[in-house]
Amino acid sequence: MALAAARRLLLHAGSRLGRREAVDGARRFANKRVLVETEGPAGVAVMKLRNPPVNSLSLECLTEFTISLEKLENDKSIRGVILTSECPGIFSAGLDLLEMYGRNPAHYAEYWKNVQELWLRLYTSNMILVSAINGASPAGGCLLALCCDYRVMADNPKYTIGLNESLLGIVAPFWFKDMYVNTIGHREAERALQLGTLFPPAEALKVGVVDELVPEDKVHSKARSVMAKWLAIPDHSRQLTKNMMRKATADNLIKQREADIQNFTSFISKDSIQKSLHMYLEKLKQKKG
Ligand SMILES: CCCCCC/C=C/CC(=O)SCCNC(=O)CCNC(=O)[C@H](O)C(C)(C)COP(=O)(O)OP(=O)(O)OC[C@H]1O[C@@H](n2cnc3c(N)ncnc32)[C@H](O)[C@@H]1OP(=O)(O)O
Repeated sequence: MALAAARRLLLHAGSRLGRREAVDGARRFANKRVLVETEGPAGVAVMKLRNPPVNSLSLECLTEFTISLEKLENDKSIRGVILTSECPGIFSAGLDLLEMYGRNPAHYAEYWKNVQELWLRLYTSNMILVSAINGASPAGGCLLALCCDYRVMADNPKYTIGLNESLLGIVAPFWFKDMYVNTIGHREAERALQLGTLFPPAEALKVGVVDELVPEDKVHSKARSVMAKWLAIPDHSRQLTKNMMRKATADNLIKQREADIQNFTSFISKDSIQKSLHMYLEKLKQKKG
């Protein structure tokens, strides 16, 4: 209930801000954790995650992200979105572990519903989505990138990308897996999911997790030039083709959303899984020394 009210408020506040800043030509609207800048005639929006320190996808961040996407989908002048991060060195650390640890089942269910919602909206978007991956991108961060039509990644060996859930003692849900298989093929996905592989850029390119590597300072300009190429295709044929390619995967979740929520809630509530998450969080803390 509270979240629905927050959503209405955000939509309203966002549109007021959007109108005010349109006066300058380039329009922008911002929530606390997501900044969207649109650049007039080209019909392209740049969406920047800014939930420091690591752009973890907290419930608030997911909600703001979903609302921003919804607004862009409803704006018929926008044909493409470049998804990137404002946090230095991090694209997104993925789902917020603190939303999945030490909470109650109702919270887990609410959180997962919102994860599903963002995924469905991103994966089935009619807009052209290009990710400019300018930092580390584990698990849910990789998921965001995989939803895009094209992935440009900074060629910095410090950055890794992949679905590493098994390293946390958790299991990637079937729809994460389906999208991985669609992107890198069954054999590679099978191996990478079991090992929880976080690919450095060169390997990510080789296996097909990303489409292109560029020097860090060129990620944004490359994403723009890729976008220009995709914009040259008529929307209706591109959209129908995208829908044809993705519908079965999306429908697979749509037809069992409620069961998936229940499955997540009971899995994540288990003592053994909570213990694994606790240990992983401790490891992250200790890393700092
Ligand atoms: C059917 C059941 C299905 C269950 C499926 C559930 C699916 C889950 C998918 C996920 O996305 S799980 C999340 C996986 N994410 C990770 O494993 C990333 C963990 N983080 C890192 O590896 C590193 O933080 C980083 C992203 C590489 C950045 O490293 P850096 O050295 O720059 O920062 P840190 O010092 O490590 O972190 C700063 C601060 O942020 C906290 N933090 C990091 N990641 C998360 C996260 N995902 N959620 C919440 N908090 C996170 C970290 O603990 C530090 O906190 P502190 O309080 O400052 O110590």
